[in-house]
Amino acid sequence: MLRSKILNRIRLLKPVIDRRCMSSASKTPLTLLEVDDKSGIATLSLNRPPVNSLNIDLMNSIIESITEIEGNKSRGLILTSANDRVFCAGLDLNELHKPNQERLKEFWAVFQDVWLALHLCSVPTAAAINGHAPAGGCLLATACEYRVMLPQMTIGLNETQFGYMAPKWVMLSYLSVLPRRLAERALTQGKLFTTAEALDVGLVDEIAASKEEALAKCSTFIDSFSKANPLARSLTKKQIREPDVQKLIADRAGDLKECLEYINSPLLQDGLGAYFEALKQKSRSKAGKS
Ligand SMILES: CCCCC/C=C\C/C=C\C=C\CC(=O)SCCNC(=O)CCNC(=O)[C@H](O)C(C)(C)COP(=O)(O)OP(=O)(O)OC[C@H]1O[C@@H](n2cnc3c(N)ncnc32)[C@H](O)[C@@H]1OP(=O)(O)O
Repeated sequence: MLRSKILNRIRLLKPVIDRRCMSSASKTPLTLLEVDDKSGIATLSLNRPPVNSLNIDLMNSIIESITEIEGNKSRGLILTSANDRVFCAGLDLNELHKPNQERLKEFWAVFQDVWLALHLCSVPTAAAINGHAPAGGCLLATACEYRVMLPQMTIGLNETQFGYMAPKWVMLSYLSVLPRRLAERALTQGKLFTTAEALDVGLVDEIAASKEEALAKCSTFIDSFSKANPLARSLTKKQIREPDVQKLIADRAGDLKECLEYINSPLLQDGLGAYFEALKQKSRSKAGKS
């Protein structure tokens, strides 16, 4: 009974995700998908310069790639970045700052979809975190089952640093990896963990000296399921993740409404504007343009 319920729910989910995927074709490859013909493991690289910030097109491209990977019977999915400094800079602040309301609704719905697609992905998933992973970038990493990170990077849900509060389902993704008291402290502080700190608290599982080593460690994790029946493994993962997922699926409209109110509030728009300007200023001074 529960198995068919879960499968039906996944089928219900899929049409929403598939329909979204068809709606936007990006001109440049925002994601690069390679399947190793020996191991059968798919590597999905985020490829949206300069920092893989998540806009509608990139998130749709990620969803499309996950749907393809699940359909082509890949043995596993490794999520990484084509950029050697940044894994993913989180949501594209251009989508949140002074947003077009219709676009913001679509943006938020796709943000919900990309988390659901990755969090419920039927094949084993691992993140080779070869760059900084703040906010939404951290969410993509925690949606995966295993995380390997390179040194001297940062990862964390830093929303409170720019006046936002992470949505409930984003917090749940953190709580699925960190003990509650630590997650609460890190969320309220908007803490960005260094690689060493992230390993220490269990936010990441291993450290690798290079992207190649990180990919190899992720492949070893995926190989650890070689003796498990793929369907039984997938259903077990989905059953364990079901309660968190249900909290979003049961009230996607409510989450969207709350987010729109929150993002559009003057206080938050001012905070975000100042934060974004500081980022741009930092970038200009780095490039000697100030
Ligand atoms: C009850 C309430 C429930 C509802 C909740 C409502 C709302 C929740 C809202 C939000 C949830 C948010 C999640 C997010 O993901 S918001 C995004 C948060 N991201 C960050 O804070 C990261 C910011 N970026 C950085 O820290 C650095 O850029 C980074 C470490 C990633 C890389 O540093 P580096 O030095 O390599 O590069 P920079 O020079 O800083 O940047 C280069 C270039 O890229 C631009 N940029 C950086 N990050 C973003 C971004 N997230 N979006 C858009 N653009 C970004 C930066 O401005 C530079 O551009 P330019 O000036 O060169 O044009």
